[in-house]
Amino acid sequence: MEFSKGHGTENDFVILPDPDVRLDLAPARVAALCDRRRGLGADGVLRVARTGALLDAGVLESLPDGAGADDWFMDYRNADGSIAEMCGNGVRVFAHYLTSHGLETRSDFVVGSRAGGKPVQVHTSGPVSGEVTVDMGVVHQLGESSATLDGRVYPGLGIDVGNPHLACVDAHFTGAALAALDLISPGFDPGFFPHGVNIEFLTPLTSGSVDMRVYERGVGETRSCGTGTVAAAVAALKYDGVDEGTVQVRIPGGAVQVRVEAGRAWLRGPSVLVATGTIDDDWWSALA
Ligand SMILES: N[C@@H](CCC[C@H](N)C(=O)O)C(=O)O
Repeated sequence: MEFSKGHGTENDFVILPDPDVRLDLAPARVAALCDRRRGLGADGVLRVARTGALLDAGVLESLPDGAGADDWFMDYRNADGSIAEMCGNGVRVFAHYLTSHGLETRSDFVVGSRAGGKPVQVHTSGPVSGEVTVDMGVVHQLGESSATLDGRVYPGLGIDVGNPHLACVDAHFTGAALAALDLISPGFDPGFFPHGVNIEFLTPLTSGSVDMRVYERGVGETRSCGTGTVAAAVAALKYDGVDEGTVQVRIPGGAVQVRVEAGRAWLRGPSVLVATGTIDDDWWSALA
């Protein structure tokens, strides 16, 4: 069973090409694969198949808005095996993988996700490094909520980028204060976020940039979260009293650019393909 490994600003993924949708991605299997001691290790899994093939196999129930049966679909799973609607870093890595492996010859195409079709523009696609912009679509502001961490309450803005986020801007944060945070299991209001939430902690905007850390639903702390950077950019702009602009979001794994305009967002950033290899069939089968 073939795999590739890649990351977008150090948010890392095992990529599983599965054109005929033969793989059973049971949560226990995904969790073992993503485990950094038992398996290959990753924040998530990206299954590569066409949308129509996933529909025929019963993995998807209906065509997502904005995606056709012939479009590639990023079937994303979190490291704990749960399914999430969308992954911004994942879409960049997915588009880079498709183009660098010759599965897609266009530089502008649509990647399907459970949050709808996401148009991508592949700026560069080498065997190792790529650069991709993702049209993340409409960003919905859900209102105010708060996170708790280490006995403190952090007010934040609920944001839906296809998946749920709580972006907490705090005037007391500097890059150094953020780096010193003990980011373990922040609390949130389950009434506000009944399906769980990804939580971002960030500085206010300074010269067009923010620093951010993230605790992801279904994973834990990651070194970057693409949808989280979009939520952070929207929250930082709102904190400054504006609703449009371009923000550089610095995360522990690097930096990305987010453009927010007319209620929509575009995410631009790097992708790195690290390895390809073979997963032992006996190991995989024994996990069922
Ligand atoms: N790392 C991703 C987001 C992955 C999904 C998230 N953990 C969730 O459960 O919603 C990104 O780059 O956006």
